[in-house]
Amino acid sequence: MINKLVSEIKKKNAPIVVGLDPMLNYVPKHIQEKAFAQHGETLEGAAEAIWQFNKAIVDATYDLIPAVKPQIAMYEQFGIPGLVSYKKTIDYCKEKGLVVIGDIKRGDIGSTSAAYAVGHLGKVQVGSKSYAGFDEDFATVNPYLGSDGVKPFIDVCKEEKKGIFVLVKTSNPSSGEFQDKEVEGRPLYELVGEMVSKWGEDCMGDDYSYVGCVVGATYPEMGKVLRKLMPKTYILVPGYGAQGGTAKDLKPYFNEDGLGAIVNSSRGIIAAYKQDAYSKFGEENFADASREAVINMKNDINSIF
Ligand SMILES: O=c1ccn([C@@H]2O[C@H](COP(=O)(O)O)[C@@H](O)[C@H]2O)c(=O)[nH]1
Repeated sequence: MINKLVSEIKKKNAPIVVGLDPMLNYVPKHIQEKAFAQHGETLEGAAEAIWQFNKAIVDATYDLIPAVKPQIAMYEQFGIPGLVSYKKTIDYCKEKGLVVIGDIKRGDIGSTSAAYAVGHLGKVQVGSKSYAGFDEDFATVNPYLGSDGVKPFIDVCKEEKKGIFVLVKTSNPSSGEFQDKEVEGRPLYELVGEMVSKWGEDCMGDDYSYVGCVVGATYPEMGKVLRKLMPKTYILVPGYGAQGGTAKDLKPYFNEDGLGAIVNSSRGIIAAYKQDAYSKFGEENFADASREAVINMKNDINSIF
């Protein structure tokens, strides 16, 4: 799957990923009203509304982008109906040829991680049959429990030819509370980066490992250090746009070949119609606003090369 991700990035000339993080208040009134007319103001109604919202955005942007990153929390808040919309979104994006990065941030003791890995990336055995549960192409993994919490994901990736992005340095303001602490004279995120690089050594695609990492766009100096430390590791870069990360900060996240990183924007794309810059589209044409926001993001990121 890392080879598909890289080849789609090259084909579309777009090292970007659209984050499908649908809050109900981003969903235009006309979509909410239709969903509530069918299902009432219920969890089912909300889940239908976010699914229709996602579908319209995917239809308007899929030809421009290599990948999407649905954030599972946004679906889980609507309980089981929300998770059904998460799954519908994954399946639809795959039908459209997109690589799907499930932002699930899982990681636990080994046996529990194994179940997460099977549920999201692998297949679960039921008697003589096996079933893919959510079936994302990549998942994000929290490495805080150490190797035995991460290895089950890698094992499933090997079997299924999928991939993971392991949190190394996150984009949020307080990420330094733990991640920047010095351990043996070096910041913890560097040690985690080295581990990720090591885990990825025997997980190589053509040019990059399918064990990738997450480094926030909001910490460019650290991105530069980590890029050098882990040259074969693909970096998923959240924090562009709504969190303040800018294109000019992002060059050091890429290798000389212009590859090695993929930049996420969620609110900046899916809620573009709410921004002044895209107000000409109006709420009815929210998906066209998202398309223009994708084009602008792509040009912005490509301007650094
Ligand atoms: O370090 C991290 C890891 C993950 N995220 C996730 O990415 C998106 C960002 O959304 P924006 O609207 O573009 O800010 C969201 O799903 C986060 O959970 C992150 O921001 N930082």
